[in-house]
Formats: sequence, structure tokens, C-alpha cells
Amino acid sequence: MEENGGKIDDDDDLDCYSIASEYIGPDVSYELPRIQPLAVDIKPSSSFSDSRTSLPTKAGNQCLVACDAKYCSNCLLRAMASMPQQPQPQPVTCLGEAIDESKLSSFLGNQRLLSRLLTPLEVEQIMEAQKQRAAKQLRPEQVVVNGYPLKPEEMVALLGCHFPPRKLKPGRYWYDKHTGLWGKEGEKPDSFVSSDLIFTGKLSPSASNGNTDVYMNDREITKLEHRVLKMANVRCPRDTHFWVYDDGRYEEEGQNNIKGNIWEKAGVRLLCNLVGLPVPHGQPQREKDEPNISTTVPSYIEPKKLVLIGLESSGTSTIFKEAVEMLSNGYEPSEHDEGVTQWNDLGFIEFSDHSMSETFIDDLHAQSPPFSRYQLIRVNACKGTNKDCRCVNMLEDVRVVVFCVALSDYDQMWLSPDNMGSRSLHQNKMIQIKQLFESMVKHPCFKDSLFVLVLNKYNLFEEKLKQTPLSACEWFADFSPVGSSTENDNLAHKAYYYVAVKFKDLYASLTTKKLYVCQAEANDRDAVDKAFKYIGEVVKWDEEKEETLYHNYESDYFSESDENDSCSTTA
Ligand SMILES: Nc1nc2c(ncn2[C@@H]2O[C@H](COP(=O)(O)OP(=O)(O)OP(=O)(O)O)[C@@H](O)[C@H]2O)c(=O)[nH]1
Repeated sequence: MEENGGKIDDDDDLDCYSIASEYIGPDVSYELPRIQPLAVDIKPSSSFSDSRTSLPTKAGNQCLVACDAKYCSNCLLRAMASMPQQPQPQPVTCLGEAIDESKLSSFLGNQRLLSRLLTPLEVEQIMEAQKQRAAKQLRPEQVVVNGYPLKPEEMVALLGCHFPPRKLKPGRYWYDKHTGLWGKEGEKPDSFVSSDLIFTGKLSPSASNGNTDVYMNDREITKLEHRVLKMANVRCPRDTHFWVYDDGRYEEEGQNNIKGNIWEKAGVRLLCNLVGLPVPHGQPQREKDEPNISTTVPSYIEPKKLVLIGLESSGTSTIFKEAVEMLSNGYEPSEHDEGVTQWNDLGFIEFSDHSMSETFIDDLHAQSPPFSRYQLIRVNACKGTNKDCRCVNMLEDVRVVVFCVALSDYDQMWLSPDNMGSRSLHQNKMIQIKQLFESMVKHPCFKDSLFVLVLNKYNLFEEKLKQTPLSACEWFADFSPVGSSTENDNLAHKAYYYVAVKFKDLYASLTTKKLYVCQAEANDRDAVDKAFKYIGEVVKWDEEKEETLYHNYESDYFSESDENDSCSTTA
């Protein structure tokens, strides 16, 4: 990579996007993140395999990251075996030490970390042990189901069933024994637990505080459920009473005539995920040749939500279309047309990180599943009015907001909404984009999300700069590149980095997080593919940071490489 030339290293787009802003001042250098390439060549040594095999018995009474040792020979070495490109840690003997309960529970609560360290069977065993620990800590009378405190035997049945409620705490809950739906009293369904559990209390029509006049197994359903049912083509006008079974089949009450299956449309499952409604465990019945994501991605791996959003004409439709038609190099849609769903202002697909899954299949003994599931949700292009992007309010647990900007909009004029909401203000379009970006960064639904800025239409931008200076936009008025600007390529690069820095500075003024930036040409499939790989690596890089087990090791490693590589820090 050219240190001062502001060039992107084309050989490895995941490595680093560096900004050297010579036009701003000689000492100012902005850098976009270095994404540490993840190791995928997992080849554990034989001694490693031996120690892993013996772990489930050890885990119960010996150290499993419960000691204070920085690097635990019993567990961290095994984690490191999945990252062979990094230096091996110093082994520290800590076997036999007493378990620190506080550390153990936070570690065991981290299912993703566990799945990196252990085999699926081991994860399952630890999760089972966790359930039993939870059962001991909770008294039955603290849990009220359908209006009645649980009896001890009901509590045993609830926690011992195949799918118990997650993280059960004292409180009041409702339970529909026919579907297995479970929720907090007065709230929408929260999860599916096993069906047919017998409790003293009966499900009340007002259990979830629904107001739709539509009843499922005697419970008046919520508005959100009603919308999902409509999308699943379930006819449910007011005063409908219908019966739903735990496999998703449904019929109208008293008719003894199965009308269909709620879960047979892949889009319904995606939609539920999207709006925070539960989906049943396991996969729906599929046609013989239909690809099945569950054969490669274990069900305990939660899909990560990526939300694609931008002002009108920013290119979100084109990116989404290219993504669907995903992205063969590394990603692929999991369910073809079935998985692509349009609903109100949203379009979404689910896909898996296929290139990594190939590595997993090569080595069935690999301890961690080196792949991820993603849901790409496209919010219909915003037009700048307050009504726009309202569907964003429904989104929960969004991992990444992919904010798309058409670079070539810098000289476009645009009718913005005035105070009354009508589009009458003549304004530079980039200013409107800036306002939309600010509102999304500040949006409560995205407070925990990562932001990736996709600077799109680079090809048009390059052309336009030959005719119109970047300073045509008042926000970019101080763009004055140093040196010769006769070479258009060079000018476009400088202008691109300048815009990236403007957004990064804006983001930094609104949050303490880092803004990730990448370049795109939405109608070039390779460029879209690269952008999604970059986004995938941002997610993984962020997850790596979160894993406290590696924290000390990582900071040592990265600070060492930072000293040697001026491009490795984030701005
Ligand atoms: N030259 C060029 N054209 C692009 C690029 N990205 C998108 N376009 C075109 O720009 C136009 C608008 O792109 P869309 O993807 O429809 O934009 P949108 O954000 O979905 O906005 P709406 O169409 O209003 O919903 C389309 O004609 C695209 O083909 C790009 O990188 N380069």
C-alpha cells in the first residue's frame, strides 16, 4: 500500500483502506480499519485433538478459563489452534485450580465463544449443565405461568423439557401449550418452548395484551403477529378464531380442516426474525432438492442482521439485486427465490458465508464452525420525508447498518421536506444525505450496531469531477487538493478520501464508535462482492474484539503490528 498516496490495496481489500489527506495538511493521516484476515485453514494437531476429546469431563471440575492466568493451557491453546497465523501463546498451567464462578458463568453464557472452542456436542453438554444450574437458583413460586405460580414438578418439567425458556428469571409469563409459544405477561411472544407442557393455569385471551380481535388458540394476538400471519397468507379478518399446532399447521376453530402451514414460506421465518418474533426450533419441511442452510450452519448460530439503507438513487436496489443474484464468491443466497421476500418497505434475504463453510466441511474435526449466517435487509430508498424509513423502528438486533451514498450526488439539487412535511425546499442532495445519515446514527434501534458507509457510484463520481468541482457541495467547500489535479484518477481518489473523512468526522462527533468505509460500484458484481466481504470481515473483526478471552493477547498482537505498520489503526 502506498503510504501517502491514499491508495487502496487492491490485492487484499480486507487489509486496510488508508487515507493520507495531503490536501488537508501534511501531518494528518486518516486510516480506515485494518481487518485482520481470519484464519480458515484449521488443522489441529493430534495432541490438540486429544485434549479436546477429554474436555467434557474436565470442564465440570477443572479450569476452563476460570483461572486468572492470561493464557490457559487447557483452553486457550485450543482456541489458538483455530488461528494458526498468529503466534502461539505462552502456556500457563492452571489445571486443578478452583473455578471462579463469576468468570465461569460469563464465559459459559457466551455461546459463540464456546462454539469456537468446543465441538457442537460439547457446547450442547455445557448448555445443558447451565440449565441445571439455573434451575437450582430459581424457586418455582417465583415463576408465574398463565396466572398461577409453578409447582415444583411443573418447574422441573419446564426446565427439563427439550426447549426450555432462555434465561428464565422470576416473573409472570404466558404459555400456549398447543404451539409452545411463550412470552411475558402482556407482551408479544418471546420464544418457542416445548409444546404440551401441563401447567395449572390456562392461557387467557388477554395474555399478550392483543387488540386485533383475532384469536390463536384462544389468545388474542398482537398487531405484529397479525401482520406476519397476513404475509403467510393466513386469512384472519376480525373475529377469527383459529387453531395452530406446534408444527405450524393451522385450521379455523371447529372446522377440522387444515388450511395450511404458517412456517412453510421461508419468508415468514425471515420476517419473524426481522421483527423480533420467535420462530420454531428446527427447519421447516423442504422440497427434495431445495438447498438447506441447516446442513452447513448449526441452528445455534444466530443470523446476523445487515440493514441496507440510503437516500433515493443511492443504489440500494442495485446492491440488493446484485447481492441476491450474492455474491457467488464467498456468499450465496441460501434459499434462492424463496428466501427473497418483499414486505412493505423491506426486502430481505438470508445467506451463509459459503467460502468458510467449505473449510469446515474439509475438516469435520475442526472445533469451531468457521462460517456465519446473515440476513440482508433492504429498507426501501428514503425520500427524505419524516414518513420514510419508519419501518426501521421495527428492526431489532441489527449487527451492521450499511449506509449507501451515491458519491455523484454532490452537485445534485433536491427538494427536501419543509417543516410541514411537504417537499418544497431546494437543497443540495448531499446535505440531505448527511441529515439522513445523522438520524440513522442517532436512531435508538441502531445504538449497538456497527456502521459501514458504502460510497457508491465511484465511476460516475470520477467522470463528474472532470466537469464540476467537489466544492459545488457546501459541505465540501474546503476541498482543495494539494499538488497537481490534472490527473483525474488522482483527483477522484483524493476527493473520495476527503468525503470518507467528512463522514468519519461527522460520525465521530455523534458516537464513540468507528465508522467503516468502503467504495462500490453497485452495477459491478465484483465490487458488490468485495463490499460484502469487507462487511463480513468488519463483523468478524468486531466479534474478535469482544471476546474477552483473547483481549490481552489481541491487544499485544495488534499493538506490535501497529508499530510496524502505519496503516493498521482505525481512525
Ligand atoms: N453508473 C452507475 N450507476 C449506478 C451505480 N449504482 C446504481 N446505479 C444506477 O443508479 C440508479 C439508481 O439506483 P437504485 O439502485 O435504483 O437506487 P435506490 O437507492 O434503490 O433508489 P430508488 O431507485 O429510488 O429506489 C439505477 O439506474 C442504477 O442502475 C453505480 O455504481 N454506477
